[in-house]
Amino acid sequence: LYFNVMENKNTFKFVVVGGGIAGVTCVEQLASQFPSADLALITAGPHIKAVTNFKQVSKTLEEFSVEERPFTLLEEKYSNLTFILSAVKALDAKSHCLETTDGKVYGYEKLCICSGARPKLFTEDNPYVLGIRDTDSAQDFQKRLSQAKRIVLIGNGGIALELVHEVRGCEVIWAIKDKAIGNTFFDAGAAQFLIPSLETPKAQKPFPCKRPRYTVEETAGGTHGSALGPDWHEGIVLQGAEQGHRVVVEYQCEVEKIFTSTDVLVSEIAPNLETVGSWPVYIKLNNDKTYGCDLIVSATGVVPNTDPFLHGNDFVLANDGGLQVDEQMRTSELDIYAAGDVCTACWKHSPLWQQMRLWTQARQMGWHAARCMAAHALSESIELDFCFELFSHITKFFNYKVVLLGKFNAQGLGPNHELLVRCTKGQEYVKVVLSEGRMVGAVLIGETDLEETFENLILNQMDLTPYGEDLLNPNIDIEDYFD
Ligand SMILES: Cc1cc2nc3c(=O)[nH]c(=O)nc-3n(C[C@H](O)[C@H](O)[C@H](O)COP(=O)(O)OP(=O)(O)OC[C@H]3O[C@@H](n4cnc5c(N)ncnc54)[C@H](O)[C@@H]3O)c2cc1C
Ligand SMILES: NC(=O)C1=CN([C@@H]2O[C@H](COP(=O)(O)OP(=O)(O)OC[C@H]3O[C@@H](n4cnc5c(N)ncnc54)[C@H](OP(=O)(O)O)[C@@H]3O)[C@@H](O)[C@H]2O)C=CC1
Repeated sequence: LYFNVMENKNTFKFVVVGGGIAGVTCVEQLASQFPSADLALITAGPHIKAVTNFKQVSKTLEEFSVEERPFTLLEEKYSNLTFILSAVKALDAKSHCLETTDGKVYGYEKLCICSGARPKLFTEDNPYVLGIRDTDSAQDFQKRLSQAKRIVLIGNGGIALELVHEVRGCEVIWAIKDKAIGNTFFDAGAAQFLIPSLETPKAQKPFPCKRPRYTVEETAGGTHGSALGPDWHEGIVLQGAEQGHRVVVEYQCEVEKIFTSTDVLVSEIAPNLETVGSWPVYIKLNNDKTYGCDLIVSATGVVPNTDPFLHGNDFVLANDGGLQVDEQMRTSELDIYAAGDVCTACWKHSPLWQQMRLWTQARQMGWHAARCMAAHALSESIELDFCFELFSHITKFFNYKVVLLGKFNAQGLGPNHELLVRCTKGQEYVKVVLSEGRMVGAVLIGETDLEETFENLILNQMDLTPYGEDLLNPNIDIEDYFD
């Protein structure tokens, strides 16, 4: 019914939904390309994410800082941009209209959905289980951690890797499904290299590494904040109720049941548990171990925020729940694009690229989506950007610089590959993935200075068979070798 009140709606040439990296990059690109067109950014929180100090480190590797800023800065910068502080609650793709939670209706000629994702908790509606996504949830975690003596961490990806390293003054029971830590980023060899760091206090790490900065100007409000990112924990003290740092890793297990000390079944579920009654919550793993703890962190991935857009429309969703997009960032609905964590890249990928829901990819997709929207508005066509040729990611785990290139974990290669590894304990771990003599991926941990050379070798697909294991010989200056 609301969408019939067409005459009362504001119509914009371009509307972007979401004030995270993808949405802000997209709307800024559109605003500068069409300085006299009417544009709107609709977002649920008063703060937006701005990319600053952007640096192209090599052909595909990029570094930048991210600042959380009030939206007014964007409005001041672009006079053609209207900022709408509200959440979208419905979309009618046929009539090209959106409705926000404050009951207003906006029309668009072209729309880009950049509504991000939210934590995919392994169990819903349990007050002791929390996920970390935005400034609010990080602060909630910090507050509850300050009273905690023991937490249980579920999940083996980026957030879990960061938390086991950052949390102090609280025992961490880290329960993972896999044989080795960090399965989304590393193989077992790299995990072995990093394991000693689990017990090393942060301050004693030998190689402090530089990393993109993330700053928060002031507390963000709203219930759907943007995702945190690089160094989100720098400004937050992740300190438990006690001193010291202890991590216990429970390998190859999953959660079987969660119960509180008042549950009548406690003694049946965990008959040998000595501490029944002294913890607010208990977690039973399928390796027959039960731990009492103060809270449980579910760092078990994300689920794209698509709900408000689906009802009554014909979006095709990918298996991971993301809006399917083609190489022009178009969804299956006419004039609707999507970018960042909310979308799933469903074009035929370059053999050396894969999607991961990361800050860098959110920026690249937001930028590419804007260029596609602009080109289509002018009836032009555009090619897939070069950044989608090769997967590349710079980050930091356990205070080591980590660079991931191409098929860094031999993803999708089957048995048809070979690995070369060089490892110096406490200093560096270098792994190269070769397929038919060509380099197709690499993991570089530590200050290896190999990223640019390896990126070139991956991009030019040179036959490296003649070099054999010399490729990682520390006595050969590989940079000069391939210069
Ligand atoms: C703790 C943590 C650490 C991370 N660390 C890293 C890292 O080190 N490196 C890295 O590359 N990536 C990291 N990531 C991932 C990275 O932050 C995300 O991939 C990226 O920020 C996604 O950007 P986005 O713009 O797609 O979504 P988001 O940043 O989630 O932004 C979504 C926006 O949409 C708005 N929104 C949502 N629903 C609606 C609605 N219905 N109506 C209106 N607006 C809406 C939200 O308010 C928000 O502004 C981390 C993520 C987390 C949670
Ligand atoms: N430095 C960086 O680059 C960082 C990046 N991020 C990004 O932020 C986002 C959120 O991070 P995060 O939540 O860690 O997500 P990730 O996708 O990185 O990792 C999720 C982990 O949880 C596991 N998992 C999924 N479901 C269950 C379950 N039911 N029980 C037990 N384990 C489960 C997954 O295993 P499996 O893979 O087998 O399903 C995987 O190990 C990701 O996109 C991540 O890439 C976050 C922090 C740092």
